[in-house]
Amino acid sequence: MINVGVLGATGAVGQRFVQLLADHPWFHLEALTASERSAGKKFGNVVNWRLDAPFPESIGDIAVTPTTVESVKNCDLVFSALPADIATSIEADIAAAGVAVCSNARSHRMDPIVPLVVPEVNPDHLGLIDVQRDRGRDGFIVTNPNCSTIVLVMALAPLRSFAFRDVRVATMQAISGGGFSGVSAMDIYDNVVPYIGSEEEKMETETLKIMGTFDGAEVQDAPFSVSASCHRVPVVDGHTLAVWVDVENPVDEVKKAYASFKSPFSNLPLQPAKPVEIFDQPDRPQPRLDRNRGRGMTVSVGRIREGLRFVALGHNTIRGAAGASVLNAELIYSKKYL
Ligand SMILES: NC(=O)C1=CN([C@@H]2O[C@H](COP(=O)(O)OP(=O)(O)OC[C@H]3O[C@@H](n4cnc5c(N)ncnc54)[C@H](OP(=O)(O)O)[C@@H]3O)[C@@H](O)[C@H]2O)C=CC1
Ligand SMILES: N[C@@H](CC(=O)OP(=O)(O)O)C(=O)O
Repeated sequence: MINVGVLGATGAVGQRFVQLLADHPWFHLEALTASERSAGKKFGNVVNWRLDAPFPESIGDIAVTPTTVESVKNCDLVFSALPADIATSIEADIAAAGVAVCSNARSHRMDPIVPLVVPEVNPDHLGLIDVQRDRGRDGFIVTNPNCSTIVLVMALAPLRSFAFRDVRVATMQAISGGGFSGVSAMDIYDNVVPYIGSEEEKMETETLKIMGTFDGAEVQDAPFSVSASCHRVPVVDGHTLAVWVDVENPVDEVKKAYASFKSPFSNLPLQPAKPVEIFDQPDRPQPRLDRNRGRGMTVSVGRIREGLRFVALGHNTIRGAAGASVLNAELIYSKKYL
């Protein structure tokens, strides 16, 4: 078993990590960290468990520690669910101390030597781990994308052979994306908020890095543009995207491309049977009905129309955050980087 820790274990994403790791076949939960407010208490006493899954009782007695290099010294790998302003330096310090870091935070995603990985889309970008090692890092940092970006990338990857140049996307994002204390009820009830700070910029840049080409030394951005408009809607979990792509091929051809899209792996514990699931019903996908497909790891695509226009949906704290990071760690382990 690989000893793992979760940084920011009490938060919205941290709890998802704990849920996914409690019974993991390869990873043993060794350390749970949070802020000084929570440190020193048993996880079961300090966490306000808010997931739609039972609390894993076997984890309840683990003592929460402060988020320091010392706290994770017995870990081979840590998962980071820290706020970005905290993550920047502590993730680098932990990697420098020889521990692998799989991070959800945006801090290092666009660093040219840090892989921004989605296993089904750009597993080869993990080669940047060797670049980090060549630069003297004992451990390494691997990141997963923003929660809306990953839904877009999973929906675009099957269309790669159509050589599109222009992607436009409008998002309808769940309130859990803002963290437990991120969006107030007064702001979101009976409302839509047409602004999520930096979200559009992240979708427009991260997508190009993930779908770019890696030559063994660096990643060249993909040769298309993304234009995004992001909106917060009163949904608890699940980000929905309306997408327009300049693909002129008939809808049947596009559906065939989706139907034949497979993961390049078959041995990763958290990978879904279908990375992308297609709907023909005119009113699907919907967040309440479809976000938990493939244990929250499947991206659903529907309303595929000429043009090309479609709707994509993914679970933002599972496929969009903790699940994405755990799947990256499984890939890293299976590729013997640990
Ligand atoms: N929610 C989502 O859908 C997504 C979130 N992310 C990213 O994941 C990260 C976590 O987000 P989320 O879980 O929503 O945030 P939350 O606010 O829900 O949780 C934050 C966590 O970090 C801890 N923390 C806060 N301040 C400090 C500090 N000064 N030192 C150490 N630990 C601290 C908190 O501990 P305590 O309980 O003690 O305060 C808590 O465990 C962010 O970077 C976010 O941008 C990425 C993709 C999707
Ligand atoms: N901004 C996203 C969640 C998030 O934290 O994204 P990022 O990890 O890119 O900062 C949302 O609100 O839905």
